[in-house]
Amino acid sequence: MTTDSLPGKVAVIGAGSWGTTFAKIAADSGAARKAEVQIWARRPEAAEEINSTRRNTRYLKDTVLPANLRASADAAEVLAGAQLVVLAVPAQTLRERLREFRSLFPKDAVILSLMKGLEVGTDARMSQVIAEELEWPENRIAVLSGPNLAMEIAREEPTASVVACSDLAVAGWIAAACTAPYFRPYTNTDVIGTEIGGIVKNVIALAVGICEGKQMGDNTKASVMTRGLAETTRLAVALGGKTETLFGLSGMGDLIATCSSSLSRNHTAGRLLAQGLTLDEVTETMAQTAEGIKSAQAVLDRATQLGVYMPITENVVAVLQGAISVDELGPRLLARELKPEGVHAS
Ligand SMILES: NC(=O)C1=CN([C@@H]2O[C@H](COP(=O)(O)OP(=O)(O)OC[C@H]3O[C@@H](n4cnc5c(N)ncnc54)[C@H](O)[C@@H]3O)[C@@H](O)[C@H]2O)C=CC1
Ligand SMILES: O=C(CO)COP(=O)(O)O
Repeated sequence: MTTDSLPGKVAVIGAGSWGTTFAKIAADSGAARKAEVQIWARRPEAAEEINSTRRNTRYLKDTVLPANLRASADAAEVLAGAQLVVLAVPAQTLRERLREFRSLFPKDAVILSLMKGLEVGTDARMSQVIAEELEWPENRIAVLSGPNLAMEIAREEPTASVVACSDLAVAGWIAAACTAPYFRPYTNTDVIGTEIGGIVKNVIALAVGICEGKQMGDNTKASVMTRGLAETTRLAVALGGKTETLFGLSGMGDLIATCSSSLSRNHTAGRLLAQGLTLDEVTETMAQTAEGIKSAQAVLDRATQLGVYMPITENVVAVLQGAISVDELGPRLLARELKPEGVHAS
């Protein structure tokens, strides 16, 4: 696989904020070589709006989409002939979508996951769900992750990201197919570390959002983020990921962006919980995917199986389950026994 033959057709499954924004990146990137990008929208009205107005107003109010980006609610049409298939649906819905579309995937396509969730019940990463459901070879499944708030990228604010694949040449091929003047993808081969960084930062962003909602200051938030990165790294390494990945764009980079931004849905969910909304009210108010809410329990289950200590995650889960109040989160974390700082100290 070389960058001499980049994909002539890219299919994007999921027309939410990130699916649509990534489709714009791929279309901008491929415009000069006349590449076509097609996006699958669950709602036919959304596809119709994209095709007739070049906008997806529900998710990206002010963005005009490129002319070489088309949409359809017909997955067969979107997937036909695609060399790169990009998946951007909520993590807990991925398996059912793959089962539905399985026979439509072009057999030699490369699959790229944009999703940052862990499947409830199996604790599987999205790349594992794809490999299982489609019986796809590992070296043709990649993930993209990093400090990538969709809204900022849709406005073409300069951003970096990481494409991870066990085959570095495949990661490089994808990176070349989605590089744009405002988007710079790096590559690595650590799929596990890259995915875990993106998954767990959502849980840490819930905790930071709670701190923010309780009017706590920057010291508190920086302390949660830093120790959050430590527990994320412990889990990633226990699963086979690399420490250095967690100190890169898909670990520290994404953690900083998500925990600092009011654009983040996970951060927003934490703030709303701190303001006294119930979990159901938070979900209803936001009407967008905050993966940390569902993934937190799966992260904790996986950590428990592996004997990895994740105190922030454990307490966020307790808040989400209603076992403790948002006011108890801080005191419970601070009352623990004192210990050396190291990332791998449990
Ligand atoms: N929005 C962002 O800034 C970023 C999001 N991500 C990740 O991308 C993934 C997708 O998130 P977003 O696009 O932001 O979510 P979103 O909430 O903006 O959109 C989700 C999309 O999935 C569709 N959908 C909902 N239920 C579905 C189902 N059962 N089957 C198929 N489609 C369904 C919705 O209609 C919508 O088009 C998540 O894992 C998220 O963590 C990653 C990086 C940035
Ligand atoms: O993953 C993201 C930024 O990199 C988006 O975060 P939220 O899902 O919290 O909005």
